[in-house]
Amino acid sequence: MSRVLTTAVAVVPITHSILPRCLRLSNLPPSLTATSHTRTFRRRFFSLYNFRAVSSPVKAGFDVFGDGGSIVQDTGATALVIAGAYALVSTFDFLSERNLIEQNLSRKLVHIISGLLFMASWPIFSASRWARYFASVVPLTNCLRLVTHGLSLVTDEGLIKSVTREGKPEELLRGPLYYVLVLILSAVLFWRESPVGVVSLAMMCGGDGIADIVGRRFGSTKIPYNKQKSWAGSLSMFVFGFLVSIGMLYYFSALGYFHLDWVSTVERVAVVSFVATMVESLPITGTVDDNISVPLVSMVVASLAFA
Ligand SMILES: Nc1ccn([C@@H]2O[C@H](COP(=O)(O)OP(=O)(O)OP(=O)(O)O)[C@@H](O)[C@H]2O)c(=O)n1
Ligand SMILES: C/C(=C\CO)CCC[C@H](C)CCC[C@H](C)CCCC(C)C
Repeated sequence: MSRVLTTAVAVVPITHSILPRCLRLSNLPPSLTATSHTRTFRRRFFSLYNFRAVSSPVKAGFDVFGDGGSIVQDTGATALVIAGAYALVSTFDFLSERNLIEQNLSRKLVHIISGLLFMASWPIFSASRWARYFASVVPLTNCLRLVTHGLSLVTDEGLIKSVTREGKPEELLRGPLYYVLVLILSAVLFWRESPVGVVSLAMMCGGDGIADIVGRRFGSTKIPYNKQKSWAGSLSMFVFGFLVSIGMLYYFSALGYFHLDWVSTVERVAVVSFVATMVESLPITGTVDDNISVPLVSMVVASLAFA
């Protein structure tokens, strides 16, 4: 059984036992899990960047879990990505504070960029079965930040201005909070060994984010069943969500995390993108936030499509 599959199967029982059978990585077809050649590729990739494919506790930076991981690497990666998140939000705060970028565009660019960069950072974490939990500390930290600021326990005008629509603290407790909770769910449930989480986040971050930007600017022709949404917005969500999904799948595939048959993958991603776009176009935003409906529907459809 490949090392990835071994790790996945050994992943913390709480994750493995609550997953429905079709979602469990150990049930993914062999074509979707790393094989020996990809382990070699990954070892070469990480040796290129001086990330060691570890073999012993002393060299591993304290392989405390005994699974080839490195608590030093995972702790460092977590700190680095947390710093990156803070820098990203501060950058857009700087731009929106000085009216160099309008507030809603700032919010949507943070929506698009932060989740995709978070996902792109996953390979810098170790091979440990606990790495996904270290990575999840990043959105969890931001979750706590959003809650404390959303409840006005702490005030940070920069955060509020860069990620809210109208500058009200309580807005942080809706879209942005759901967003970071989905990042945690995807990292813990799917991590970098399954295309399901990758496609779901690509649709939430890339697809849903671009729909707002394009729809507000070019969405004059509204959708018959939802006058708040437009054909331009939905079409851009389908196309950009599809492209970002394929791009992120290629990224993880090239790093050896999974092996995809690209003809069927393009078809499957197109189906996920279409269904997610249809759901996003429905007049349900008042009931279910897009940051919940889009990723959850994508997870279900992608699990069926890739299973
Ligand atoms: N398919 C879509 C999606 C969005 N829009 C445009 O973008 C605006 C905001 O879209 P929405 O998805 O409602 O974004 P918000 O809910 O405001 O933002 P968030 O998802 O971050 O909460 C809509 O009023 C509309 O003008 C569009 O034209 N077509
Ligand atoms: C405005 C948002 C959603 C509303 O639709 C996005 C809110 C984003 C959070 C405030 C910050 C999230 C940061 C990520 C968890 C980590 C990004 C790390 C990367 C290296 C920048």
